[in-house]
Amino acid sequence: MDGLDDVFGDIFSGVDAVVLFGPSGSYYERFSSVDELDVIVVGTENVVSAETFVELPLEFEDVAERISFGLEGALQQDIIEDGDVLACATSVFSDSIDTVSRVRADADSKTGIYDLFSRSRADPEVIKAVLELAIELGKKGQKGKPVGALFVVGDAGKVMNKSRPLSYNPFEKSHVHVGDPIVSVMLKEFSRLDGAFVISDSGKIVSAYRYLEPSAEGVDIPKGLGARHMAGGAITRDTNAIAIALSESDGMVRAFKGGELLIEVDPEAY
Ligand SMILES: Nc1ncnc2c1ncn2[C@@H]1O[C@H](COP(=O)(O)OP(=O)(O)OP(=O)(O)O)[C@@H](O)[C@H]1O
Ligand SMILES: [Mn+2]
Repeated sequence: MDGLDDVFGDIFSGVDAVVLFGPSGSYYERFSSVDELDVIVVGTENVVSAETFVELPLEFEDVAERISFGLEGALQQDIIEDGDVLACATSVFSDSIDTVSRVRADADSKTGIYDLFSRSRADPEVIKAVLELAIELGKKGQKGKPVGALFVVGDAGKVMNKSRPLSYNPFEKSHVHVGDPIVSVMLKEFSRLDGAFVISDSGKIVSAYRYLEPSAEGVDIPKGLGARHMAGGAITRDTNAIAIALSESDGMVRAFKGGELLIEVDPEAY
């Protein structure tokens, strides 16, 4: 099998570190005894008590997403550097590690998604569900026409204090959660109407039709975006919420946090 080592050896020759995604304890042990090898563990929990650990807020099904996200987190925590070459080992077909990818860390390909998920008040699952709803809404529109929408996620009490109702709140007495199957239908229906949706840290839809009145001071969002995006951006500076906006005019989904635009995705690309 010498021949195979020669060929596949290229995958891990000269790597700066090995990144193990969700390894078992014994698997991790085998790596930590290799001389002068930097080992980074990535996972939702540090079950192997790794010295160097990057937390994933979600179990990403898509392997490329899982790896990109893990490396973005490692870059963020200064565990790796731009240009580092990593051997990323993860499971694809089984519960144990069965695949190795050679990946170069690229600080420019930073999506901002790590900040959005990992350091927010709201549950990462809730943020993911709302992001997916906005993308789905952007793809399909309402009866073929483009629709706009604004979702404010987390810190709902404070968000309610900094906003007022534009109309009766259809969620007033309900206990609807963003994960419920009925939600995507309801939100599509209500997104034709004005204002923002307010969602709690745990994903309860607190209100629709909220007119946000945050102070826009110190908000730095790109010129050319209108009132919906300004209000969405500004509320995330005034509170610990994040905001996800679907633009009716250019069809893009944008996420804001701390008064800044973090990510911009084209629903058509998904
Ligand atoms: N302060 C606000 N709070 C909640 N919703 C708002 C606020 N301001 C505007 N909106 C909503 O955004 C809609 C679109 O407004 P506007 O065109 O100014 O925003 P925009 O940022 O250009 O968004 P789009 O890209 O979708 O056009 C309004 O009809 C209203 O429903
Ligand atoms: Mn507009």
